[in-house]
Amino acid sequence: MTNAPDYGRAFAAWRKASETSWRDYTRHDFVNGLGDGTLPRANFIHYLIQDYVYLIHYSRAWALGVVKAETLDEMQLCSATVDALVNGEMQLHVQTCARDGISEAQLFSAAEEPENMAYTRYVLEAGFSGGFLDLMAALAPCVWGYGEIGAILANEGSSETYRKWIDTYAGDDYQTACVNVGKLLDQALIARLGDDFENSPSWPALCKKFETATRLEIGFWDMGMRGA
Ligand SMILES: Cc1ncc(C[n+]2csc(CCO)c2C)c(N)n1
Repeated sequence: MTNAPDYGRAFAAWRKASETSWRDYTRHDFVNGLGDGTLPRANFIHYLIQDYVYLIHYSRAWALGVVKAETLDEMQLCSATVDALVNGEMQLHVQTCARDGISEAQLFSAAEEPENMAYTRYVLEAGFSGGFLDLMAALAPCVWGYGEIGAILANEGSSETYRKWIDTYAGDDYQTACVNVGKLLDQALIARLGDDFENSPSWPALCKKFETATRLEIGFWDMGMRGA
């Protein structure tokens, strides 16, 4: 059993507040199938195509973070994340899918599955109708969950089949990004809710957004298991 990673106070508190959902997300059958190589390639490709569409809207939500930010540090993290997603992570999906004969045009025009749509539109809505913290609580399970999953699979994974995917998230660059998001969110919470932010009246609503986004991650894996 791998211990929880150390991504800061907000991560530890939100993770604990949604413990069962968090475990179902990070220990999902789809994740286990990546680790032991039993996930069928067709399911992986279906997931990657959907994930390309997911990343488009997820990037828009980080761009909304630039709008909702209240400090330059916050604007820098959000704008750097948009850049990393649009010019980095999405290209990785394009390359992997190209090896299976799927073009970028096909990716861009893929029909969006309901589970996918529900997740990103929920995150965007959390940002539109709320403040920076509401948006961040909905964005965070994606960032930290894949960090924890990468660490779990690097420790416990038994197959080389999906090694490149695992290494992306288990690697130092991505783990450092998770820590940096954690530091900024701790700062953002302290600045707005005070040092004792876990006891602020605003805290339960933030926990709820974090858990809802976590449940939507589970739905995304369920979609991946179901296949095209
Ligand atoms: C459904 C879904 N959830 C999470 C991720 C992981 N992810 C998306 S963007 C990004 C970088 C965050 O700053 C990471 C790790 C994914 N690809 N698809």
